[in-house]
Amino acid sequence: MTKVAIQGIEGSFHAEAVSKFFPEREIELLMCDSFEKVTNQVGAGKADFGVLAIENSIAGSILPNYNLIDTGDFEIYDEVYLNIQMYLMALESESIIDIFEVHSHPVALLQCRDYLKRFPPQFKVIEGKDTASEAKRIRENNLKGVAAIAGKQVAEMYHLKILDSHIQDIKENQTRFVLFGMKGSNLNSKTTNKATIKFVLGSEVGSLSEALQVLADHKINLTKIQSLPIVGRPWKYAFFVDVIFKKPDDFFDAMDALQDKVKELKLVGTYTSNKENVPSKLTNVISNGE
Ligand SMILES: O=C(O)C(=O)C[C@]1(C(=O)O)C=C[C@@H](O)C=C1
Repeated sequence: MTKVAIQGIEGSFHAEAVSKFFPEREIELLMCDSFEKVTNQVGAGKADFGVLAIENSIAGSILPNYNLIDTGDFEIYDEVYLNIQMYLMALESESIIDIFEVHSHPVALLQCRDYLKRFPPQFKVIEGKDTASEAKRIRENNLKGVAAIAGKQVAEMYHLKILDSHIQDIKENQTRFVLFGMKGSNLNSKTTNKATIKFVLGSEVGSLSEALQVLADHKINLTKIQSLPIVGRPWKYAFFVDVIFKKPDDFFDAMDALQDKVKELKLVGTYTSNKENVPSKLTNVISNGE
């Protein structure tokens, strides 16, 4: 059975992302209590794949996860975007005026900052594990006066009552997740039209604009550029760039040309852009490859 490491338990958004990546496949979830443990499981060969949230449209980039993928020297195989709607939930006996404490994943709490400001100052907001674990704990320990912020599926799964709905700051809320594994999997499907690359520049004037010009010259469209501090080299940065393209050849030509313009260049992964949020087609590729 395919083993996939995630941060969180059943019902968490990471678990939902796994079912989008593998809609028809039986999966063993390796449930970890930190993002770092997810990459450790994959690095040690205990999991075939890992799934990490990389960016949320309200809370922004989850920078430590960029770092984990980079330092583990993993390859990104695929992406999915989940529509994230947050709910406040508690034991059946509770109503919203009974709540004095709310728990959730830190990134989930960030998405509900405006909502949480409405509660009185003595109201406690506590960063916990993933959304689903926090909710499960309320049920298992019969915690009165305590609520969790999580997805609707969590309330159903752990029999909690929804006290408030769609509580994230902005209704339109999405998280982008990536599926990653060891390098050299050869899992690329024919529909490849997106890539993540990393480069480090020299300190010459215009080095970033020259690198970007190479991409433009090869008809490569940037969808995201993220700079990340290089640990151990204060005030030096690496750039993580997501690009989309029509023809994979254009992209690989651009990579060749870029090699001469930058100090370090790494291909983190090529995959299929999945903004439409459809179940991944990668499952077929894996099945055929086995
Ligand atoms: O706690 C969860 O359910 C998660 O999957 C974590 C996580 C995250 O890390 O961003 C996933 C998606 C949402 O954006 C909020 C939290």
